[in-house]
Amino acid sequence: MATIDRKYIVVGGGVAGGYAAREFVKLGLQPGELTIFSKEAAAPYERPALSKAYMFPEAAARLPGFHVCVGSGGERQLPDWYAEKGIELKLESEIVKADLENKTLTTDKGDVYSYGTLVIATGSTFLNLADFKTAGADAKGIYYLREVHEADKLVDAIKANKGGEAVVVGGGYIGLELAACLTINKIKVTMVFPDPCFMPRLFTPELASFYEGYYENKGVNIIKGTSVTAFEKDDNGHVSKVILKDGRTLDSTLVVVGVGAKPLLGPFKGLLEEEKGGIKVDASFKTSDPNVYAVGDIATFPMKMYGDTRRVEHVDHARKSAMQAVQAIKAAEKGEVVDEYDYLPFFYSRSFDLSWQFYGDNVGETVHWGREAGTPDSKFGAYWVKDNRVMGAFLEGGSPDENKLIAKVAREQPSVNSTQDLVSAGLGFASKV
Ligand SMILES: Cc1cc2nc3c(=O)[nH]c(=O)nc-3n(C[C@H](O)[C@H](O)[C@H](O)COP(=O)(O)OP(=O)(O)OC[C@H]3O[C@@H](n4cnc5c(N)ncnc54)[C@H](O)[C@@H]3O)c2cc1C
Ligand SMILES: NC(=O)c1ccc[n+]([C@@H]2O[C@H](COP(=O)([O-])OP(=O)(O)OC[C@H]3O[C@@H](n4cnc5c(N)ncnc54)[C@H](O)[C@@H]3O)[C@@H](O)[C@H]2O)c1
Ligand SMILES: O=C1O[C@H]([C@@H](O)CO)C(O)=C1O
Repeated sequence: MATIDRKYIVVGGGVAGGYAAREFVKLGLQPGELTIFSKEAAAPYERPALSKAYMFPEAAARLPGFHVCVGSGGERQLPDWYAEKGIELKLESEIVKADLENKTLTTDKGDVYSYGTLVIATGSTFLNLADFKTAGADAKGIYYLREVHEADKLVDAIKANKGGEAVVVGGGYIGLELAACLTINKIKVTMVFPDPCFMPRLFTPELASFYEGYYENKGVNIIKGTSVTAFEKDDNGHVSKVILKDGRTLDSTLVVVGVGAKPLLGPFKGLLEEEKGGIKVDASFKTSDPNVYAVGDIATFPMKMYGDTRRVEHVDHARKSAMQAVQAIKAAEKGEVVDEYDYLPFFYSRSFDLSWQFYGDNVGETVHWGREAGTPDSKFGAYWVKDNRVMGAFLEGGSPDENKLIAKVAREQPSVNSTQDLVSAGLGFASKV
């Protein structure tokens, strides 16, 4: 079969793939120059919606409502948008083989494409409980969430279990967001996770205690410090019981799992320099092969602000890294270079009536300000202070302008004389930076 030649190929039609397409168009793209491959059936969309508004009992978000780039206030790129721009968007098309020496890619249908420049944007995939050797992990009724087809299956399961019970395994982003979604769908939730508190990679015990109290008030039962060792199945192979390491057994026919993600290197595994589980890139997202870039969740990139390298599994970085890589590709064609990627980490979540944002680095001593945990009607937050400089800032319930203030703090890392000043000034400290 003849090889199909393309100037640019993007593998992965998720968040980074969609934002890369927009940046190529913005910087000048001729019809026929770009092909995007996605193993998903839907054109690139804003993945964060899947564990939030997609699960709502009423006025739920549905495609085509949240195709990129609406999540950052941009134009909504429907499949026609790609066609109009002369971009070939190959959906349900997985790249299964890569030959970087000959610059060719092979699809699951056996088509062979060659590229001038390749952008890898294959994202992450969820860890499966089978990876943790949990017995019975293959039972029916156990759900994971990454892509919209999985979200649709979960929506059906939620409808079938209205008024019933569910077990949520994991106390990270997915666990917290989906426990809330199940609860607002009138399903009684028990959360199980091995950590001592919610989201320990970011939350301090003080922050976690507010969110745990809030969830418990909504009727969520939280079981910490243990994990699932096995699932029991009924005669149809459907989950019926969840067995915990501490000996407890929970009856449940619906289980939702969010126990972390891993970068999806797929056919690129072992072909490029790797670091921290991802594909190693420079400050313009170029890999160890000068014709290949990697962006989004799979890229391990230099974090200029902190002088180390990181892999970030969040949407803001997926968008910005894609834009940076395309700018670098276009600049290189003119013999120019772009400024180094200078990323300020930004994480956020929303559940129930809660909404928090975090910017910067959660290192050093944490200083909490605002109302005592459990009083629901005023703002609160935290600053992370290291070597007398504020490195990170967290805010619950901030307005857009207030969130900008804490972002500025994390970017500028102002010095502080006493952490006590931060406690009393609270958000007022940020407004003076
Ligand atoms: C349910 C959910 C909610 C989230 N909510 C938030 C949030 O609120 N805030 C936040 O900051 N982050 C959130 N994230 C994380 C964020 O969505 C990711 O960091 C972001 O999507 C990463 O973008 P990406 O393009 O690297 O990967 P993805 O968006 O995952 O896209 C990768 C795409 O590549 C495709 N692909 C993979 N391999 C191949 C192959 N070999 N051939 C063809 N196609 C391939 C995949 O099918 C997928 O379509 C959430 C993630 C999930 C799963
Ligand atoms: N708001 C957001 O930014 C957001 C929302 C949803 C998903 N995501 C992304 O999606 C991906 C998956 O999210 P996630 O919540 O699964 O990952 P996560 O890393 O946030 O949380 C995983 C949780 O599972 C727990 N865990 C680990 N092993 C376990 C086990 N055997 N049994 C029970 N619990 C166990 C961990 O302690 C942790 O609390 C991540 O990349 C995440 O960044 C982000
Ligand atoms: O960044 C995001 O994009 C989606 C949604 O805004 C798209 O409509 C969502 O829920 C986010 O948090």
